[in-house]
Amino acid sequence: MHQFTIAEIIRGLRDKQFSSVEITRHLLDRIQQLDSNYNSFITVTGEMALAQAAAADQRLAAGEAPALCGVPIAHKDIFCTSGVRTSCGSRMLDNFVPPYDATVVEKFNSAGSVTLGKTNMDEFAMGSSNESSYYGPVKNPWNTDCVPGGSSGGSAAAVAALLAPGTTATDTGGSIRQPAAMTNTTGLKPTYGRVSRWGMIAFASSLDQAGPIARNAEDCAYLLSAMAGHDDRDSTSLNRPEQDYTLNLNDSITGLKIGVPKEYFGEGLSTDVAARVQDALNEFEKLGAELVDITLPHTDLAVPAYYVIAPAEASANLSRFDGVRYGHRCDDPKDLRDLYMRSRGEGFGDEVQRRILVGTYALSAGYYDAYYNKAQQVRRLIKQDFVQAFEKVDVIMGPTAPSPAFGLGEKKSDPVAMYLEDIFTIATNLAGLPGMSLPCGLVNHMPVGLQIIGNYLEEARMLNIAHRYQQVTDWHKVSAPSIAEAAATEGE
Ligand SMILES: NC(=O)C[C@H](N)C(=O)O
Repeated sequence: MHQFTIAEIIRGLRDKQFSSVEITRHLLDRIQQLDSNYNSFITVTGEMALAQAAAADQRLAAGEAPALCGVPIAHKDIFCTSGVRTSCGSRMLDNFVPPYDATVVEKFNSAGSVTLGKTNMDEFAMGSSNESSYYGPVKNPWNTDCVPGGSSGGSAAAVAALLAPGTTATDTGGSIRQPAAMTNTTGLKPTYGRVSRWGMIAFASSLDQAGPIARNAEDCAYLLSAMAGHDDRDSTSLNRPEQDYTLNLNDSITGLKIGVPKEYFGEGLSTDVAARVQDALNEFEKLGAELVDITLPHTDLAVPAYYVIAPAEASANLSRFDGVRYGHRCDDPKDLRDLYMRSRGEGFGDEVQRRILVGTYALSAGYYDAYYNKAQQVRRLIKQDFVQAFEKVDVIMGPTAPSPAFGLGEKKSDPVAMYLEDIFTIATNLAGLPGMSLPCGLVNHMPVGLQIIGNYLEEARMLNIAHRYQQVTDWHKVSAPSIAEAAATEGE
C-alpha cells in the first residue's frame, strides 16, 4: 500500500479496496520499522492518526467526504499542531506544545486527512542539507551517506522513502524545491500569499511560503487544493477564490513558450545536471512547446541580496524567543540579561545564531542603507527581470539545484558553499513567484530536479505542464535504491 500515490489512495478509499485505518496503520508500521535509517520524522502521532482515520472512514461511509478524506500525510515541524509538539527543528522549541493549529493544518484536518506526524527540518528552516536540525540530520533514501537537501529534508525524505504519500513543507529560499530535487520527489512553492502563513513559525516573513511535496504533480495538485486560500489572519494572504488545481492537469501544452535563462546554465552548474535538464527541455519540445532563450541579468545578485534580507527578517522574528514566555529557558538565571543570553545561546544552534548576528548587523544604525536598503533595491531589479521575461514566455525552466545530493558533512563547515546550493531557487522567492521541482533523470544513481518557474498565480498551469511531462516520462516513478533493496529482501 505504501507505493500508492495520493490519487490512488483517494480512489482506493472510495472503491473500498482498503480503509483509511488500514493504510494509516500500514504507514505507521513502516515508519516504525524504517525511519531509523532516514530520521525523517521528529514526532510520530500514531494514536491521533488512527483516531482521525477512523473518523475519516465514517465520513467516507456516509458518502459526503471531501477529496482528501482519509488520506495520510505528514506536516513539516514548522506548522503549529494543537496538542502536538512543534519544535521547528530547534532545541529552543523542544518543549513547545502549541494550543492551536496552523491554518494549513486546520485546512487539512477539516478536509479529513490523517496526520502521521511531524517531519524533520533544518533548525528554523535555515539550511540546505537538514544537518542543522537539533534532532539530527535526515539521510537521503537514495544514499544514506548523502543529505536530502533542506530545509524541508524530512518532508522530502518521508515521501521518497514511501513513508508518507505527501507532506507539507515551506520554502523561503528553495526549501521545498531543492530537497524535492535531491530525493526524486515533486514539490511546489506557490505564489507568495497563496497559502496562509498563520501558525507557520516565521523565518523571513516576506519570503516564507508553504507548499506540498509528493510523488508527482497530480498529487501536489490535490494537496495544494486543500492548503491554498485566503486567510484573514495572515495580512499578506492573497484574496483569491479557492480552486481545484486538479481540473486542468490534462490541458494541452502545444505552443507553450518556455524561457530558458542563460544565467541558469553557466558557472557552478554540474555538466551532468545540465545534460539531464536539457533532456527534459527536449521532451517538452516533443510535447509541442517552444524553447526561447531569455536572460535574467541580475541572477548572480540573488544569493547576496537574500542573505541580507532573510537574516534581517529572521533577527526580528526570532527576537520573540526570550526564555520568558515559552521555549527554552536556562537554569537559574542571575538576572534578566543572563536569562536572555543563556536561554538564546543554549536554545539556538550555530547557523541560527550566525543569521541573527548577520541580520542584526545589517539592520543596525549606520549599516541599514548600505546593506538592507541596497538588498531591497536589488530585489526590485530581480523582480523586474522576471516581469520582462514573462512578457515573452509563459514559463521559465532550468535546473533546481547546481548538483545532485552531496555527502553528509561535506558543506557543513562552509556556509557560503551551502548558501550557493540555492543559487537557482532564491530569485523566485525574492520575486514572490511560484516555482516547482520535478524529477528529470539520474546522475551517478542520484536524482536531478527540473525547475519550472511560473508567472504570478499560475500554479494550475505549472501543475498541468508538469503533469503532461510526467505522463510521458517515468523519472518520478523510480524508487530510491534503499526502498528497492528493502522490497527485494521482503520478496515483494
Ligand atoms: N529556508 C530555505 O528556503 C532554505 C534556505 N537554504 C535557507 O537556508 O535560508
